Amino acid sequence: MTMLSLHDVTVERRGARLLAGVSLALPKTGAVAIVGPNGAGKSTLLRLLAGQAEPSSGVVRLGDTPLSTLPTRERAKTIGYVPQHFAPHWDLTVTDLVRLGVERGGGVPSGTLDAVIEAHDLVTLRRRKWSALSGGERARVLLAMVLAVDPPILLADEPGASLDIRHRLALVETLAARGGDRLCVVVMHDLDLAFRHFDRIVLVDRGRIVADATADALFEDQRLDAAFGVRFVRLATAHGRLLQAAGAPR
Ligand SMILES: Nc1ncnc2c1ncn2[C@@H]1O[C@H](COP(=O)(O)OP(=O)(O)OP(=O)(O)O)[C@@H](O)[C@H]1O
Repeated sequence: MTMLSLHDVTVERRGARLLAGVSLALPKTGAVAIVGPNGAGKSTLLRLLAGQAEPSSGVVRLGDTPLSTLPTRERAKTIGYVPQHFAPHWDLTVTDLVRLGVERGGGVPSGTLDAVIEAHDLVTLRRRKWSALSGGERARVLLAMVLAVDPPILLADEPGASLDIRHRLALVETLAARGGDRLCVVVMHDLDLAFRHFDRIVLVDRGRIVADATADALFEDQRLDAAFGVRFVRLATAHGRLLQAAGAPR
């Protein structure tokens, strides 16, 4: 059953076409990675799915309901969105920010505040203010704020970008596992992690979805090389498959 969908969506801003006639159907469960080069339109696509941006034409639906007609509170309960850039209005502590996440989400907290803080490895930071956190620590707090209410849909825009390797791996594993019983859509630049952990890969290039397939099917697909403008050497290792960018496409 389709949970969240885009129907022939175009986005234009200041005369530029950011997305051109994009359609996408996302089921109730699954882990989906959105990949593509810089400026391809990935964040724009995710913002549309989150109801944070309006299409110039076309429609975004949650089930059968156009997302634009859904009350904000209802949308916040259903869709957790982790943006690429975020700055709180006030310089709150980690505990207060996670509490804010629970209140904003309006849903049932996934545990006590303490449990959420512990689950996200934030115990030592709980009294620290936002301004005193590193980029990676902020990213972890942001995710905790959104996951504090355990939404059925999670949309995350490059949540692992500023994380060290241990936290990034843990995060990607957590997000991919969410796809087992929820919908989890993640914009990712780390192709190896995307192909290793996600069921489905959506490849965006110049405002269009140019491929949408299982990780297995897309791994060998030359459209990857074309979109990124490189020639990938495909390596099979004991821990999964790796893509090594080896130069210009042939
Ligand atoms: N408000 C806007 N007005 C004009 N152009 C915009 C606006 N917002 C984004 N763009 C442009 O739209 C294109 C798509 O942007 P988007 O942020 O969706 O790309 P992306 O694939 O997420 O890129 P990245 O990997 O660099 O984060 C970019 O060329 C960007 O400069």
